[in-house]
Amino acid sequence: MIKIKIGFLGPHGTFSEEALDNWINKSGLGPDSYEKIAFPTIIDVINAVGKQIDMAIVPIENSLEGSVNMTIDCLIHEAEVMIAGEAVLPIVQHLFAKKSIPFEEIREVYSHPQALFQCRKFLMKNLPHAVLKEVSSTAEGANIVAKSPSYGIAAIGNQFLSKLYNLTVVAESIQDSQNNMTRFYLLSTEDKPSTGHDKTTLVFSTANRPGSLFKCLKVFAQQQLNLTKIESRPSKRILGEYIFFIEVEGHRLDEPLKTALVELKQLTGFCKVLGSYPV
Ligand SMILES: O=C(O)C(=O)C[C@]1(C(=O)O)C=C[C@@H](O)C=C1
Repeated sequence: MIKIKIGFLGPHGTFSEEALDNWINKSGLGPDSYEKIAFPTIIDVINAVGKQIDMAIVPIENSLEGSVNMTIDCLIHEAEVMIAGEAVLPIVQHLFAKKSIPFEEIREVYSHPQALFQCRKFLMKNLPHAVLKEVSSTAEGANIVAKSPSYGIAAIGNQFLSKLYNLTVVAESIQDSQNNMTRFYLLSTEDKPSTGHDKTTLVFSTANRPGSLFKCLKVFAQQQLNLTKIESRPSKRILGEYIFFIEVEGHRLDEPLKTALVELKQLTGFCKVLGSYPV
C-alpha cells in the first residue's frame, strides 16, 4: 500500500508534530496509510513538498507573537506549493530540565524563538539571569538538554517532551497567556476544491505610488469580501519595497473572489494565489 508522506518540523515532540497528529486523528487516516517524516527546519519541510513528501504541516502564526516570517517568506519567495488546509493548536509551554532544580540554578534556556517569546514574562520574572538560546525547534532544545552533561540548563516545549527526552518538568504552563494558539498550514502540490466555506491565501506587490494599496484592497471591499489576515513582508530587492500577504474568505474559483482576483491582477506587478482551502 502506498503511504502518504507527511513532513513536519522535527525532531519528534514539536508542536508541529502535535498539530499533525491532531489533524491525522480528525482526518481519519488509517495507521498504515501515512508516514510522518521529520525535517530539521521549516524551510526544509516546505521545499520537500512534491519531492520527498506529499504533504506538510508548518506554523503560520501565533496569537501572542504573530506571524512565523520564515514560513511566509518561504511561501512568497521559494516554494512551489499550495495551501490545502489549516489547523489551530492550543499551545501550552512547560519548562524542563534533567532533574528538578531551583530556578536560580538554571543558567541557559533552549527553545524555538517563538516559544521563548511566548514565555517572555515568565522568563523575565523567574529566570532573569538565564541566557536564552534560540534553536531550530522546541524538541531540538529538549534534545540538547537531554544530551548535555550539565544539569543547569533547561528547555521549553510541550508536555510530550518530558517522556520523549526523559526530562523533568520544572514549571508547568508558563506561556504569557492561557489563550495561546498557533495556526498551521497544510501544504500540498494542489489546493482543495470549493466547499462553500473556504479561505484563500494570496500575495501581491503594488507600485510605490499614493493609493496603490488602497486600490487593491478596494477590489475586495467592493465584492463584500472579508479579509482575515494582512501582513507586509520585505520584497528582498530594495529597502522599502513590500509584498502583501493576504487571507480572504472565499474560494479562488468561486464568485465573487474569482472576479476580485481578475481585477487585482490588473492592478499589481506580481500576484500569486497560494491556495484555497476549507476554513
Ligand atoms: O518548535 C516547535 O515545536 C514548532 O513546532 C514550531 C513552533 C513555531 O514556529 O511557532 C510551533 C508552535 C509554537 O508556536 C512554537 C514553535
